[in-house]
Amino acid sequence: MGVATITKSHVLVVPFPAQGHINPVLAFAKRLASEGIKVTFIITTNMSKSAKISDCGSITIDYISDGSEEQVKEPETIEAYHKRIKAVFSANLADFIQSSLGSPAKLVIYDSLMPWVLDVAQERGLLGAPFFTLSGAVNSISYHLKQGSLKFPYEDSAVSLPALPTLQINDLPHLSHPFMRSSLTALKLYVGQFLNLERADWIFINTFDMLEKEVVEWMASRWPIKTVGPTFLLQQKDDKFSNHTINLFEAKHDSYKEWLDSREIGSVVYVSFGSIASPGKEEMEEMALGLIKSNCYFLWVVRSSEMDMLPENFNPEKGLIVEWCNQVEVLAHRALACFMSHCGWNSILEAVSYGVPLITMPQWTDQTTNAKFVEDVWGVGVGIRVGQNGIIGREEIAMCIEQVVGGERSIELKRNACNFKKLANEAVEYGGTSANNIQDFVSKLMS
Ligand SMILES: O=c1ccn([C@@H]2O[C@H](COP(=O)(O)OP(=O)(O)O[C@H]3O[C@H](CO)[C@@H](O)[C@H](O)[C@H]3O)[C@@H](O)[C@H]2O)c(=O)[nH]1
Repeated sequence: MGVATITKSHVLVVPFPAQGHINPVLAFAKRLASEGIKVTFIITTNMSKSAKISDCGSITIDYISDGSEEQVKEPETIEAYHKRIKAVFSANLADFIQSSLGSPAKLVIYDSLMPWVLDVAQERGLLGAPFFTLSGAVNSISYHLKQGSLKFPYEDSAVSLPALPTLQINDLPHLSHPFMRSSLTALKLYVGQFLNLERADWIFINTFDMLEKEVVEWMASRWPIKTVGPTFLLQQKDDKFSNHTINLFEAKHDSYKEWLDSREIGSVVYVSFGSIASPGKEEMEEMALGLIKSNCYFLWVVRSSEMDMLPENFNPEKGLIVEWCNQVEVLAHRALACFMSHCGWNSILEAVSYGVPLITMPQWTDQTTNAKFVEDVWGVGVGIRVGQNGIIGREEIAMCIEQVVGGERSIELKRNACNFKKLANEAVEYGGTSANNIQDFVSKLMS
């Protein structure tokens, strides 16, 4: 029987409604709940219709409309979407706070992409703390963009910023992508995170000190930041693989688990591009052919919206295609050899935390910078180079797989990845940097 804890403080947690943003803050919220804090996790009513919600422990899930229900059918630009949620969601959040007088919240933890939540909270006498889902390095670059110490469009071929390695233009966040329509939309989102940061009571970052030591120290000398990652590891002791329990996508079946179980140790290439990015049709075809050419077993997540981009009648002998899976569980599997990834920050943290080397194939925004760190700073992966036609070719894909799986660099990459696995686990264990930061925050909040 567990020891009863006394609820002393009520915290509202407001994630940005996307899988890569919900996962890390949900894991953090679960940890706070296990420390005796009452946590209300707020998602949009629209999301509640499609999300599969399971086992959120002692967290209360509540719903607020972001106006999507009234939204006309035409697809909305990202910019228009952000404008709408700012207007509608913030008004509804204000009402929600007002109506929770029976159990008033003390603090709102919100995704840093929605800085206006801080205003809603503080105008009602609550404390506010942004949660950054991106790496310390990318956050720091965003700050320099805001300050003007880094100009956009990027002007120089290489930039030197405090506490960061020299970055070539291609290593900086890639802000133009068809999904965003205009690079200014991404720029505004990145810069916006810093516009009211000096008023935040705490600042949480999903990273750990030993992964990003210098930039974390640089940031900590300016703001009250607390590194609390990798948050998905925080729950692993009692709750092994049920971290992601608000799922906007569904693993249709579990047969990939048996498929993995029947593979040899270190023999499978796992391929996933997260929840948003989609390589184009030509790239998907090259990937399919490159994977076959590598002659390795592979498990490839192809979301239903991307299925028609696979070559016709693609039915590889050594490959398994799934629409979604429990990625954390896959990365932890002994059969894994490496992870071919778009380099979303959660995927990077999850891979290094399991000592899985990476093959990087960044698509946009922070992913280009994450790939640079994976390849050149942490030495835990190799990058697939784009061919002269602007497309990643099958030969290059097969060659990268060969390098990481049994090739010359494979031992060094695995050794480095295993070193970060140890450091990531130490960070969240009792006495580790992230665990201490959480303890310190909890005791201040409760006092
Ligand atoms: O089959 C799958 C595929 C993914 N995941 C999970 O989905 C999340 C994906 O997150 P991430 O790797 O960060 O990718 P995105 O979904 O693309 O994340 C968005 O949000 C991230 C955090 O802000 C950014 O770093 C990315 O660039 C941005 O695209 C991870 O927790 C995965 O474990 C699954 O559970 N099953």
